[in-house]
Amino acid sequence: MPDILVLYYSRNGSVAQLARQVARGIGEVPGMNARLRTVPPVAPVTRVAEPPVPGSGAPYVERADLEECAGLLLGSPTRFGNMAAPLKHFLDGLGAEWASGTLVGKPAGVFTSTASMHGGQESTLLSMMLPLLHHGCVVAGIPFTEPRLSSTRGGGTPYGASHVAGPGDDPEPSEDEAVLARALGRRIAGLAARLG
Ligand SMILES: Cc1cc2nc3c(=O)[nH]c(=O)nc-3n(C[C@H](O)[C@H](O)[C@H](O)COP(=O)(O)O)c2cc1C
Repeated sequence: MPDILVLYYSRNGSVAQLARQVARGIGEVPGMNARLRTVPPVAPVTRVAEPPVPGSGAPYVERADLEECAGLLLGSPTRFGNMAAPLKHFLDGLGAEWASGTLVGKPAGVFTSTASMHGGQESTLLSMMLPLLHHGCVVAGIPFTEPRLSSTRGGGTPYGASHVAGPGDDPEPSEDEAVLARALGRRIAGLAARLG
């Protein structure tokens, strides 16, 4: 069964919750399966030994996940209007995959979470699209035929799925945010099924 890689970083759980909704959407496409993976944190001393397997949640991503996936989604918290360093650090190590065209032609989407409503969701989503374009992915967002895109009072953008966690950093997505995250997962999986 073809897998769609859902690769995310989350420190406080909001992006992890969105990843689960995206994965549900992927599972709604017949024959498609979500493969949830994360990246290790980075530290000022970057060669800190991390356990090979995270204590909880999704396993760390491996190169094979990129080769084997039929499509992928990247998720990150917004950090000063940009993706978080751990995801960027992982992406910066993909020179070999770029050179060999591992991701060329694979559909891809993005998702994020912010504390504030206008805290840079779109800029973060766009920042995650740039490396995907360099890798030759077919980048897709959420079309306005999804009615909640026009009615959401929180997250959810045409550039990708999102969540507004608020000042208390509530990780639980609203109904609109969850529905739109599932729609994005369905869309990327549906495109992968059609592109074969
Ligand atoms: C260093 C840092 C920078 C941040 N920058 C922003 C920002 O630019 N805009 C914003 O709304 N929230 C910002 N936040 C808040 C996070 O994006 C928000 O809490 C997010 O929901 C965390 O996702 P997570 O629970 O998956 O870790 C920042 C948080 C940190 C720690």
